[in-house]
Amino acid sequence: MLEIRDVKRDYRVPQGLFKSDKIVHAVKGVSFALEAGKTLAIVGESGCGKSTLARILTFIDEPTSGDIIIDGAKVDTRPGHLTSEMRQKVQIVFQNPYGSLNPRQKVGDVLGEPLLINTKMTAAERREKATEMLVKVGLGPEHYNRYPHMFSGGQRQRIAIARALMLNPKLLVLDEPVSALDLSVQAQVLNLLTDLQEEFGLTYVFISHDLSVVRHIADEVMVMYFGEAVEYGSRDRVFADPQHDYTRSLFAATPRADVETIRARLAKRRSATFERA
Ligand SMILES: Nc1ncnc2c1ncn2[C@@H]1O[C@H](COP(=O)(O)OP(=O)(O)OP(=O)(O)O)[C@@H](O)[C@H]1O
Repeated sequence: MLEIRDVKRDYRVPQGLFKSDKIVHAVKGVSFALEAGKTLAIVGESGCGKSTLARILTFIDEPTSGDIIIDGAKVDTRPGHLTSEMRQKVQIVFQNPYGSLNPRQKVGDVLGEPLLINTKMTAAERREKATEMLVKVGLGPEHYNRYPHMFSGGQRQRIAIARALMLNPKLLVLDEPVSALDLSVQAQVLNLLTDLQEEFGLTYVFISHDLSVVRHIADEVMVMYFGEAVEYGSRDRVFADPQHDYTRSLFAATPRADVETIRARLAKRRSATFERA
């Protein structure tokens, strides 16, 4: 579904009047291929180039060089050349649901806006689709007329996810989507993402610095270090047999925060509820 080949991104940083600009090599030739319906987790510490890659994959930023291939077609990322069809196929969810939702817009308008801009749907059709999507992300029709500040962090992230899904994308880039949430809320949002992936056949690129989250959500893992992919392989292989010293040190330095246990507990509680019902 998605392939990137030797993607690089350099930034020119001015150093002052009499000094030449500094070039920051934020991403230094990264390649991967991802099948539809699968999740690639990109891991690495702050400044390794994860967010730059997320911006490139969602066409917010252009690569300095390299190719992005979606559904077999090479994407023309030059300004003005990107088709709206291609833009709709890829959506992003950011870490901070407070910052990514307009506080003056009611939830119904937040969800309806992508449809208003990109489709010919009537107001009634937009409302119906937005209400449907609220239910899919575990909220309800009664939330349609509320403002973002009236929700908890986890609920706000659900709204951001709902908005990202309004145009039926194929690929979601999730940039630290649960990092700002409490552990138990993290687990709920991760469960939601897993359910939505199954229901809509979504492909995920999941950016995270948290290995306990990655262990649960990923099919494949890429570890980035100073702009390079130093490790790339199936989750089981990377966790069982890390090849690069940096990956080994990353694993050694990570406390075993237990999203894992909380997720299992929630899944158990959920199946008990179903059984009772
Ligand atoms: N617009 C920009 N101009 C100049 N340098 C930039 C720009 N954006 C990113 N960088 C630099 O590129 C490198 C990678 O940054 P990036 O934000 O992709 O890292 P990251 O791994 O996502 O970190 P974090 O998790 O802290 O967001 C950093 O050295 C950063 O300072």
